[in-house]
Amino acid sequence: IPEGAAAKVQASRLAQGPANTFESAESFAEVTPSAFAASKFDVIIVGGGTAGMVLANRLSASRNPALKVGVVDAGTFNPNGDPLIDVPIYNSGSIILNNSTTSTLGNPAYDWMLQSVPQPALNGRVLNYPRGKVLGGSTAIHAMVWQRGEKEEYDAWGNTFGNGAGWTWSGLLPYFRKSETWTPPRTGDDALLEGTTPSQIPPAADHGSNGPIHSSYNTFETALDAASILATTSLGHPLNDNPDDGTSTFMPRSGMTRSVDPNTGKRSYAASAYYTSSVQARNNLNVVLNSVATKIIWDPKSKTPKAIGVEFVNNGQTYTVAASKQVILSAGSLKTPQILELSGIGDARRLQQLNIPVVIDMPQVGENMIDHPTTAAGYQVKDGTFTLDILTNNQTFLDEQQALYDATGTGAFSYTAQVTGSFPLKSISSPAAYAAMRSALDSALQGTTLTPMQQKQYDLLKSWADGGKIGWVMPVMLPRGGLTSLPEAGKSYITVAFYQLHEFSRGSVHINSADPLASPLIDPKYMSMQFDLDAQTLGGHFLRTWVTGSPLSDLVVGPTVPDASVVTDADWQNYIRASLVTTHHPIGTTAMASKNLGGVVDPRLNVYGTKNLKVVDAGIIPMTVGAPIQATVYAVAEKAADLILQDLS
Ligand SMILES: Cc1cc2nc3c(=O)[nH]c(=O)nc-3n(C[C@H](O)[C@H](O)[C@H](O)COP(=O)(O)OP(=O)(O)OC[C@H]3O[C@@H](n4cnc5c(N)ncnc54)[C@H](O)[C@@H]3O)c2cc1C
Repeated sequence: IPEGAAAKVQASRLAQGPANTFESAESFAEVTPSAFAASKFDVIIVGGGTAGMVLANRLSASRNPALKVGVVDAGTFNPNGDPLIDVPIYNSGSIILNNSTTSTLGNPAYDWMLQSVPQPALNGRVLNYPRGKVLGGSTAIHAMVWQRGEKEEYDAWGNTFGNGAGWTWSGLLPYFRKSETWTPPRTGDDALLEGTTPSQIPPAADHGSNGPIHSSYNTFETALDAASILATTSLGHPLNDNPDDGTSTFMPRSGMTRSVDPNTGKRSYAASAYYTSSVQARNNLNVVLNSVATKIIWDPKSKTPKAIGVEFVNNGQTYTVAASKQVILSAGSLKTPQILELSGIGDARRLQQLNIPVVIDMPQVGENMIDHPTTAAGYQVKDGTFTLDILTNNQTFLDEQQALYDATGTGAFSYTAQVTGSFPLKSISSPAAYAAMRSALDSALQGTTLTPMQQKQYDLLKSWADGGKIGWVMPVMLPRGGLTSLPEAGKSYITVAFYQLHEFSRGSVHINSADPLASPLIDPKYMSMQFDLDAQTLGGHFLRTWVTGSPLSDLVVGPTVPDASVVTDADWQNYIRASLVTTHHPIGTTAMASKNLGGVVDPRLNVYGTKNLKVVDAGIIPMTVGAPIQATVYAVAEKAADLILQDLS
């Protein structure tokens, strides 16, 4: 067990004993689908995920106007907590529980188990697309990295896509703060980078102090954490003392923030944070579980489409529930377009082919899908290097760590990936390589017909790439093996991966069947633009360089997968085509943008052409940000709650 900081924190937590994430489990009473359907709600929220639970909390808290709120979610909820959700190691750092019965990913009790269509640029491979199918949505199964993007990326939402000043960095900042309670990182001898001074950690004023989600820092380190951060400095890159002030590039000196409650060591997520026992006890809020919303019910008397309720299926039985004021879709960027299309809002030709009555012909529904694709590389490190592989190699250590976590919420079981930060393309490429890929991009775009939205997006992307300031490639270090190859017993590994933050490829998600229980066709169109493959290739080269940085280089033995024969651009491109996966951050499929650019929702989140239908989830993000997106989705939902309350009052 490492000495120093982590051990001290562990000792003090041990003295305090663990706190419970949930205030009390006693007030949660599950509503039956028939009782839910018989209720009279002002507002129905479809999807009790990240955005949905923020809305459920804030709207039901309001007394002006006082609202009765109903939430329909397809998943389950255990108010007593669930180790697979709560304990961080079972997710991002886990190797011990890396199979379908002991992990949330790939487990139908937690995961929608969606898949992409075959990807032509990835050798025809079908990719897994996990999404949370449980109250709290994807925040119940995700990797807990908590980060904001760059100021310019949010400013584009307001200024370039016609959404106004409220949807810029400064318009969103109060809502980033509102969602979080931030605990600062350690300083001095206890810090991740020993000797970090108080002036080198983020000022508390940049963060929230009273919000539902706990954001904090790891207190447990392996031998690879600080070494991997320092390796980037030995290669000439700066460190970032405050990655959440609108300048998010390069490795954070204190490690990346994560959504973990430092008082308990448990995941802090949309259900545990926004649906506490006191919220569960509100008699104006009902959540119906295990219920798949299948379509919106429209008022037959209204000329402008007006939502008066939602149809849902529970245990094979169909119900309808009425909403007198507002229906909000928060089913996520891959499922909200499906519900819109099933309800008659989408491309008229597609809907007619499936015999779905057209309510609004809106071909842009489900288009503009943008994601963050990932490539990973594994290396063996010297025997005896302290990595998380010890949890599989040493039963005594595993048992000790389990006991420590049970007693204090600290130790290896509280670990989440903390070495990650974004790098501008120009910072990892030679001027000649960058110039070549940029001119190839210009040639490829010549004569291509772009939608008005794409034109704006591509102009921005080119200027951001050329400017050399906006992060494009996000390396991440996992101090263990098992991600690219089967680890050998007794050996230790490092996995270095990266995801691309700004693709030019544009994908889509659409229904292919009128059956509401069928999965939609998800087509990220990964690497369909050569520039994306070129940028991904630069990322691959960066991984190779990263492990040569001191002091990490002293620990690394050599590559496992891809092996040492992968060297040239062509080698990397073959490897990328064979191994690329999603980082699980799809956005943009119901974009918030002006109508003439092809937006689906307006700046108040209303679906264009409808009276009282809103979308609030990751799908409304018009162009992605250079960070994992949960903090952004929480901020969007917090802002949306204010807008909805204004609209309804
Ligand atoms: C494996 C994984 C790892 C990730 N890692 C990170 C990370 O480390 N950091 C980060 O910032 N982001 C991460 N993300 C991304 C982030 O979690 C999501 O982008 C974000 O939570 C999406 O929020 P949402 O509200 O749009 O959708 P969700 O949170 O997915 O919520 C959608 C909800 O709608 C429900 N639903 C869907 N369809 C229906 C229907 N028809 N009827 C009823 N209910 C329905 C679902 O059950 C779910 O509860 C990760 C995501 C995944 C899946």
